[in-house]
Amino acid sequence: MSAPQDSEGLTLTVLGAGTMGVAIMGGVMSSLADAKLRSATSQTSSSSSSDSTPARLPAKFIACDQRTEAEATVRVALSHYSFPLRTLTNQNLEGVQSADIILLACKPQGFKTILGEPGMRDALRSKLLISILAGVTQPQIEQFLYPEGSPADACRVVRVMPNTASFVRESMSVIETSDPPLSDEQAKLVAFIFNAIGRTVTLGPAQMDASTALCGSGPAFFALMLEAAADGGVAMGLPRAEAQLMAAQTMRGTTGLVLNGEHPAILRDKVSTPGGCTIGGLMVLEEGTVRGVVSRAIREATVVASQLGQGATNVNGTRH
Ligand SMILES: NC(=O)C1=CN([C@@H]2O[C@H](COP(=O)(O)OP(=O)(O)OC[C@H]3O[C@@H](n4cnc5c(N)ncnc54)[C@H](OP(=O)(O)O)[C@@H]3O)[C@@H](O)[C@H]2O)C=CC1
Ligand SMILES: O=C(O)[C@@H]1CCC=N1
Repeated sequence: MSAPQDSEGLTLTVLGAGTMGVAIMGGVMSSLADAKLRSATSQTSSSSSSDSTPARLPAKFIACDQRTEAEATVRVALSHYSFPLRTLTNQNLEGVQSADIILLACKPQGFKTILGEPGMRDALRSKLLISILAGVTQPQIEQFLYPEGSPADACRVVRVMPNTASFVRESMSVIETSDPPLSDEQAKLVAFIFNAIGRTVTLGPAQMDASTALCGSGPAFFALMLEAAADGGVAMGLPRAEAQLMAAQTMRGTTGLVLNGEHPAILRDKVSTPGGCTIGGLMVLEEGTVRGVVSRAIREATVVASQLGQGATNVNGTRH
């Protein structure tokens, strides 16, 4: 990558400092702060770096947005971290010029406005541009930036689909395979950033819309189910705050078991004591076709995701 700002660390610029821009910066800062603390308290400070660690890590951050209010929001959200942070309003070009890595985090339909700013193509030269935009493909971005074909010093565009749990370093991020592959250092950086804020898998371009629905939208779907479960508890007399905590921790425990290798169907059977209350509740869920409805929501979101960034309007209009 060209244009490193200094030898100490890389500058990560976020274009669009909204929900996801802040969540990812917060997660990366939290992870870097932890690593710093571990290395300060460890006797063998170099033991944490490995072959998969990039030569240089993000160390400085720039948050760019078009709304003045975003500057305060970003500063408040990231106030407990001591990393150098600049906030810029309507100065995307300056943000990109000062960057080593750029995270594109505006709304899907906004990428042409930002990447079409005068001087942007120059500022991006040989840099790494990570796009988290739903429905916007890597070739779409490249063809917009380089309609006549990518020059030798083109930026490398990589698409990743993370989720809002980035902020608490529990994202599930899908990294799209790149063809041709990223350079070793670029691949390490992408993996480092998204492993720092949760788990990652790598999938091909054809899987990105379904990944958007399952991982990107997933927290909203699971939050709705969590809320409904808590409501049921409240209806039966549990205090609201405790019911919400109980639902959240129970969901977390379930995911812990599944991530530990338990198959969801086996887990379900294990909880269902014959003649007990669980099977009674499960039968109500089946009568309500919850399985069909939940999987349909993922299918619907996949179809909608595929239309974002394609210039379609009313993507959530009713379908038959
Ligand atoms: N929210 C989520 O959980 C997830 C979102 N995504 C993707 O991430 C991207 C961001 O989503 P999200 O964070 O929810 O969106 P937000 O609207 O919260 O954040 C986007 C920010 O970019 C700003 N912006 C718009 N145009 C410009 C511009 N020209 N220059 C600088 N800033 C600009 C927006 O301002 P304004 O409000 O004025 O438009 C807004 O503050 C989307 O493409 C989405 O598909 C991916 C995974 C999960
Ligand atoms: O709702 C959306 O379009 C974005 C993409 C995934 C999550 N939020």
